[in-house]
Amino acid sequence: MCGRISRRDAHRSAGTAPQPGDLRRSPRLLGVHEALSPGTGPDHRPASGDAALLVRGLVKKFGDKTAVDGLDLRLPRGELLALLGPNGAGKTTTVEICEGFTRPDAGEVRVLGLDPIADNDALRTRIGVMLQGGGAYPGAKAKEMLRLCAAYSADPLDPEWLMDALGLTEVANTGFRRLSGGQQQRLSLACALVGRPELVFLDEPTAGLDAHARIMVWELISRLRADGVSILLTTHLLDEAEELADQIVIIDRGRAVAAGTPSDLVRRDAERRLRLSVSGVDATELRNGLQDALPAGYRCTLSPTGEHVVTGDITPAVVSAIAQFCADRGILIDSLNVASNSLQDVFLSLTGREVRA
Ligand SMILES: Nc1ncnc2c1ncn2[C@@H]1O[C@H](COP(=O)(O)OP(=O)(O)OP(=O)(O)O)[C@@H](O)[C@H]1O
Repeated sequence: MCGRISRRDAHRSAGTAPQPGDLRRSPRLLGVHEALSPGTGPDHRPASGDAALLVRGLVKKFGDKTAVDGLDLRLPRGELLALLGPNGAGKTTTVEICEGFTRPDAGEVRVLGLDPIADNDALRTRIGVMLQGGGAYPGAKAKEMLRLCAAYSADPLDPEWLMDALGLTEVANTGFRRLSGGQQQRLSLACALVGRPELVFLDEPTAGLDAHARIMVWELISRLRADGVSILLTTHLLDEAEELADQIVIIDRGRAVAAGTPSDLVRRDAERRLRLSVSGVDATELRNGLQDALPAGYRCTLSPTGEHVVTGDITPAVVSAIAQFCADRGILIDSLNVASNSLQDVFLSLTGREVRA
């Protein structure tokens, strides 16, 4: 990933304020800082050490349901914080409060040092929000919609460059409602970014995208991140969080259950796991049999996907004993694999639930 560069440095090295349109003549991954750095507009960055987003003791209730239950978050300037959580964990509610769309019941939220509701006017041009359903312009053509969004900014990105970066050039003249779900999703992302925001809220930005489109979006998010834009992202994709995030907060039932860098989270539980897949046997019976046969200190559990997962000190002797146990009972092993903890394992052990597939 490219090193950080300040706006001032980027301008000085270019000799003049860079023009996003120049990027159309540049290799795809070069000139990123210049393309995404704001031009000559006022620099709103507070003193170093200030967070782009601070959330303290956030609570939001819907009737009897507590959607967010005392959540604390801190997003340092220029970093990407990923909120990971199972369905209904409170991710979208948290993001909507930070965007100023929903009023919290308790707690404090500071977005670029301001209150997202009271200071909404001041924040509008400084933050990027992905609106669903085309926002205010559902009837407009894709390029018109992006130009309308760009018109709110004193120094927008070149809409044509952005459409190209997100693979939307071919549908520039197509109405929003006629775009595919994935194209609408990418256009919403383009609208959130075209004003060169300092802080972007991305609520599941790649949900429903195919692999190719997802990579395009990841690439653009990495460019933003490298340019010093602060990003709060929610996702149910563990690989997305692992790939993009500086910090991950895992939330469940409205509370943070773990936080750290992707590697910190995986290191929380350094033990190895053996995963065993078999077919044509009673899974619970096999689990109980393996548990009885394993020495003290080992645990055999059934994962939600039907795998047998053995935790403990996984030595060659243990692997061999498990294979022999199956062979003695005429059980054919479909797959047997030993690996260190993954983010998926951490997520499962903390929330007891799979993230949405
Ligand atoms: N307007 C609302 N009225 C009532 N309940 C709501 C409302 N919005 C959210 N909830 C409830 O609050 C809880 C948190 O919802 P939220 O959408 O924030 O979760 P999420 O983590 O974004 O879930 P998902 O990954 O499924 O989008 C859920 O139980 C949801 O049903």
